[in-house]
Amino acid sequence: MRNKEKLLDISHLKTSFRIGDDYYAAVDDVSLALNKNEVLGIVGESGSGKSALAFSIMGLHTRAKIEGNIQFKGQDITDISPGVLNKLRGNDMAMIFQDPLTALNPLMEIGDQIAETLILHRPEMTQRQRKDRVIELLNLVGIPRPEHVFQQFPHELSGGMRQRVMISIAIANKPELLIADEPTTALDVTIQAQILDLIRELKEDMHAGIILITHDLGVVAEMADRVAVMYAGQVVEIADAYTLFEKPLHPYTRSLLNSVPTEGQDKLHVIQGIVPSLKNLPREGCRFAARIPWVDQSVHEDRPELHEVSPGHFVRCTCYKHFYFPDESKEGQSHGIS
Ligand SMILES: Nc1ncnc2c1ncn2[C@@H]1O[C@H](COP(=O)(O)OP(=O)(O)OP(=O)(O)O)[C@@H](O)[C@H]1O
Repeated sequence: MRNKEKLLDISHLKTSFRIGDDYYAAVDDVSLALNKNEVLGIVGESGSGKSALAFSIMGLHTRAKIEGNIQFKGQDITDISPGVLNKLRGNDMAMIFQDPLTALNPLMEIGDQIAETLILHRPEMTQRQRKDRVIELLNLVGIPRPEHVFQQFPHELSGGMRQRVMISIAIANKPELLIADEPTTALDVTIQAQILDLIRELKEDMHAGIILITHDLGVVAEMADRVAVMYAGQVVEIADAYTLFEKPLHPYTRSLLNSVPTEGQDKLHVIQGIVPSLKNLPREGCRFAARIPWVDQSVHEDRPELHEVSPGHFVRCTCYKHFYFPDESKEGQSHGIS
């Protein structure tokens, strides 16, 4: 890594949503850091808190309770005025959302939507300069005939083209931090690869720090320098990408990796069950314990901590030392993972 300068430093972040009379944490005591020129992959099943984490960083939760600290270039952004946050957002930090159709304004021409962020953050630009920059951005994200697309509406473009437009808005002001939340989920495989290439180029060109949220382990393997695995609102394992894929330790990480088909493997291990709903998340002990019931319950920590098992490789709970995949022929169908 060329530049190890810390861009983002999240410590003990807790994001809670109100359900009925109580607050429930969707992100629960998460501490993470991101350097410049680094891609941090965040993986986990649906409901594990990935988007809630991303929205917390961007300050996009309007009604959530946010506790803990998010330092962006040394400044705590959980505690700044909406005006200052608005200046940062779209300028120093930007986000690419999962679904460009809901993120784009259906009634506004593409060119005007991209120009909007320039008007907001680069008011000194003349109209001519803005138009030139929009065309330049459309070119940069590989949109053919940018002059024509400038005047089109979102519904006139394909999903891949809309995602490129979203990316051009996100990078318009050369953000130092880019959060991409499932940026390719809605796209077919060829377009996916093109969008990922584009994100990789952005890292190279702008030396941005990128948080890439996905449930696609293939995408993470291809893109990420480091990977954090989230389960039930917590980081359960974090390591550099090579270590995470070669020496996964947490039972959840191992189960996730085992559910990916590999050449020559005739049987997949599939994690049974789902991440419980927010209200029903286990808050005591190891949150993954219920999904590996064949492992002796006494091996879980009462208050699972992240342990640094090798430099930069952290695993939550000591149960990983005792985890094994049940042998289906001996253990039958009653086990959680087969
Ligand atoms: N605004 C909200 N109010 C109440 N609960 C919420 C809110 N936003 C998210 N949640 C809940 O918080 C938990 C984490 O949701 P989140 O969207 O962060 O998960 P995720 O890992 O990003 O999932 P996905 O991959 O499906 O986007 C879920 O149980 C979700 O239902």
